[in-house]
Order: sequence, then structure tokens, then C-alpha cells
Amino acid sequence: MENLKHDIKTVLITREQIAKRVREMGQQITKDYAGKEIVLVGILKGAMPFLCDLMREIDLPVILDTMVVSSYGDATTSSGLVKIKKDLDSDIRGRHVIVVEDIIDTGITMAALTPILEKRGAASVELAIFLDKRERREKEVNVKYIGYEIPDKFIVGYGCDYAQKYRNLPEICELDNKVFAQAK
Ligand SMILES: O=P(O)(O)OC[C@H]1O[C@H](OP(=O)(O)OP(=O)(O)O)[C@H](O)[C@@H]1O
Ligand SMILES: Nc1nc2[nH]cnc2c(=O)[nH]1
Repeated sequence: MENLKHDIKTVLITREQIAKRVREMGQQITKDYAGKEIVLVGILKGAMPFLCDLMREIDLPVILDTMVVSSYGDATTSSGLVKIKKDLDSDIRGRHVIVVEDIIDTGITMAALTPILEKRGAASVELAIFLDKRERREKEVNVKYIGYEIPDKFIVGYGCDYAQKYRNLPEICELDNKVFAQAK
């Protein structure tokens, strides 16, 4: 078994760039939510590294919760569907919710989840997403906090996986083609 770095073609975003951007996002959230309590909802598994880093950059009371969701259905119909595999532990009625995600791609997952949380009576629901593949968007979603916009390339690291691996890479990377060739 080789070290992970042997599977990487390019580092697109370094750990220093990630740390700097996450700090800026946390500072912005701290300003925007001054005097309020936030419920941070991490969407597992991809959000884990970003959630852990972001919450420590927010200088306000934070309640931490998680969900596991998967989107399905036909993106060409009017509403995408989301299956909740693990729901929140907390009641979000009257609370300020920030959904934390590693990446937004078609937007189907977030377009389906946001109204579900709003219907539960949250005072507000906003999104903090580290990577935005905007050119792939099929559903319009309002993302308040974005780490980086990235091109339409398959990336791994900082929570993003390929076949459940590489989530623990501390950088955002492109994999070497040999990894895909070996998987065939
Ligand atoms: O914008 P969309 O096209 O809906 O895609 C984005 C979703 O895909 C990824 O999750 P995935 O289902 O791969 O689960 P994971 O977090 O366990 O990796 C990501 O974490 C988002 O939840
Ligand atoms: N791991 C990973 N998941 C994604 N989901 C949507 N785009 C991507 C990507 O580039 N990498």
C-alpha cells in the first residue's frame, strides 16, 4: 500500500490556503451573526474536516449537529429529492442554522434540503460550502459563504472522496490517472 501522495497529480488548493480561507469565513460568520446563537449542521461525511475547522474560527456560541443525506431523482424535474439517512438531534425551531458542506456541484442536494429545514421553523437557513463547482449547477441555490470556486474537475481531499478514500488528504487535489485506471 503506497502513501497517498503517490496518487496525486496536482495540488489545487494547499493546506495554508485552506486554513486562511476558513479563518476568513469564520470571521465573516462571527460578524454576521453577532449576538446570535448558531446551529451548525454538517452534512456527513464530506463536511467533517471543514466543519471541524470552521467551528473553531467562529467566536460565537455554536450548537453542533449533523445529518446524512443523499440526493436522488431526476434533476430535470422541478424539485430534486433528498433522502435523510440520519436526521438532526436538535430542534431547530427559531434557531439560526448554517448548513456546512464540502462541495456543491449540481446543487440538487442543497436545493432539496434547504426548504426542509426552513419548514421546520428555523429563524434562518444559510449555506457555508467550501468548494463551489458553479459551472455544473442545475438547481439555483443561494450560497452565502463560499470557500473557493473551482473548475469542473474531479477533486479529492479535505473531505472529498474517491470510492470513500482520500478524504483525509489535507489539500484539495486532482488524482493521478493511474488511480482511475487501476479501478477499472
Ligand atoms: O450539488 P450536488 O450535485 O447535489 O452534490 C453535492 C453533494 O455530493 C457530495 O456528497 P456525497 O453524496 O458524495 O456524500 P459524502 O459527503 O459522504 O461524500 C457533497 O458532500 C454534497 O452533499
Ligand atoms: N470527491 C468529489 N465529489 C464530488 N461531488 C461533486 N463533485 C465532486 C468532486 O470533484 N469530487
